[in-house]
Amino acid sequence: MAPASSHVTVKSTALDFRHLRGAPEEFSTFCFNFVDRLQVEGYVAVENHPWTGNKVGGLFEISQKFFNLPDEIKKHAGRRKGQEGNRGWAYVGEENVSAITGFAAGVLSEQNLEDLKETFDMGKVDDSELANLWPYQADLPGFRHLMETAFESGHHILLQLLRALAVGLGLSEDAFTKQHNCRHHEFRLLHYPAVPASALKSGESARISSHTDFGTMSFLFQDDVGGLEGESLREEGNYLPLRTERKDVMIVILGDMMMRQTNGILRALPHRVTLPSTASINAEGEEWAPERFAIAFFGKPDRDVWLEPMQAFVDESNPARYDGVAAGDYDRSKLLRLY
Ligand SMILES: O=C(O)CCC(=O)C(=O)O
Ligand SMILES: [Fe+2]
Repeated sequence: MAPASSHVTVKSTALDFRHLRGAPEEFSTFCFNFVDRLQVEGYVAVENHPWTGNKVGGLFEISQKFFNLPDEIKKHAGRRKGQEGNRGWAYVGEENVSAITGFAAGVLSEQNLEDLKETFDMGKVDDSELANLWPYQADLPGFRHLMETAFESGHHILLQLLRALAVGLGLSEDAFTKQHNCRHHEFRLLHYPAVPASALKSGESARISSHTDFGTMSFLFQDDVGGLEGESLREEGNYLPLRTERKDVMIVILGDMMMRQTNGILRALPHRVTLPSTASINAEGEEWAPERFAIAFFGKPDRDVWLEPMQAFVDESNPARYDGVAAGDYDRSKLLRLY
């Protein structure tokens, strides 16, 4: 299906979030470029969004403080055994993403790699199905407040980008936003400790193995260490670096639930974190990857939303490629493989 406003020129730099509130021409140019980049490159960089500058800076700062706490203290927020969702702190090696490599395509990988990362996940504040887990307030004052505030504003950023996506695809403005009322998203801090390069080359461990995100739309922030790569949509198996000039430039990618609803017109981007080019040789002559921090917001529809290819993307020559499934069931079935 042809995106709306196909006369607009595509720019190659980051898109300017302020255009979503700009004149109608700016708004439609943003929507067109947003869809075009996602279709052609599989990702799009966005700047001048509400987290620009201090907000992202503050999140990286508190993330560093959290992960620097001793494991004994982080354990207060440790994920619980049998927990059906991502909440709290997961230690290095607890969540292993190679278990879901190929999940969306229905071809699971045989590989069983240990992830050399630790994470902290939270969801909506009053989720009766899945409670958030926090360290003691005295151990990291302000952490919970900052995370909860960012989660709420992340929800609103997501809604604006989902609206732009719908408009860019020629759908009604609320086609996706109306599926995202309950805030069933996840907000994640990631820390990849410094490791010898040999660990990432051994075939036994990875920073994070190739995967697609589960939900509709994710946004990512990273420090300047590097190593994040996305699979080229033109050449299977060819991974290209996803770089940002500054920590507060947001990389937007799509997840499985958007791919299913658009009948594959928009693809969920396979991505991974590998040995960065910033790896260096230490005094003992060993190559080391420096520690890396990243932040991710995973937008997910309400758990009871029925996901199936939308009418606009299905016709005789493009039959539905995906069965219908409830968002919550899809999410759970993929998530349970991770731990
Ligand atoms: O560390 C990153 O930049 C990406 C993390 C990621 O892809 C994930 O947690 O799903
Ligand atoms: Fe991811």
